[in-house]
Amino acid sequence: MPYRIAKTLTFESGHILSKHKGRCRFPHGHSRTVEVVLAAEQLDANDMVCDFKAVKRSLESLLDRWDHALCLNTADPGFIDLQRTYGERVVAFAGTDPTTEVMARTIFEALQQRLHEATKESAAEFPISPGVRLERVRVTETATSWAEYSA
Ligand SMILES: Nc1nc2c(c(=O)[nH]1)N=C([C@H](O)[C@H](O)COP(=O)(O)OP(=O)(O)OP(=O)(O)O)CN2
Repeated sequence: MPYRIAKTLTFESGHILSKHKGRCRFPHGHSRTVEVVLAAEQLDANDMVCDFKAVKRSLESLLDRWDHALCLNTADPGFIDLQRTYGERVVAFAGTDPTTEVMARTIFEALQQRLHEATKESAAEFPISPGVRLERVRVTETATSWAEYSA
């Protein structure tokens, strides 16, 4: 596909990697950047793959759910207590550590679903054509590390 666009959003979140042998098994946080890339064979009626605003709006509710939240494996020994204490600010990852790879895949799957729904909204302020494809999602962990999930 010859046309590609990228949109970047940021959020702050904590996580615990329960399987990690080093310090990452303790609670810690990251200022994360999420970059998503969409592609299209041809441009829409506005001469765009789709409006950057459409991408941002499609991602906002998921990232708002993760912002200033603690991402946890449901198998973590502290999961039940932390969820009881912090409620919705604990984000459950069912039986898997919330590594950057898992977060990238989770965002990819949620955004792909959301884009699919958006293509059916004919009166949308920022429409998304059915031919638009989500190519990849990159999530940063630190200034020196990131993970990517692609179609
Ligand atoms: N493949 C992955 N490896 C690691 C992950 C991950 O999600 N996927 N996560 C961590 C930790 O959460 C850690 O906070 C980040 O690790 P790292 O990049 O090694 O962080 P440092 O600040 O220690 O990096 P240096 O460049 O060594 O200073 C671990 N691994």
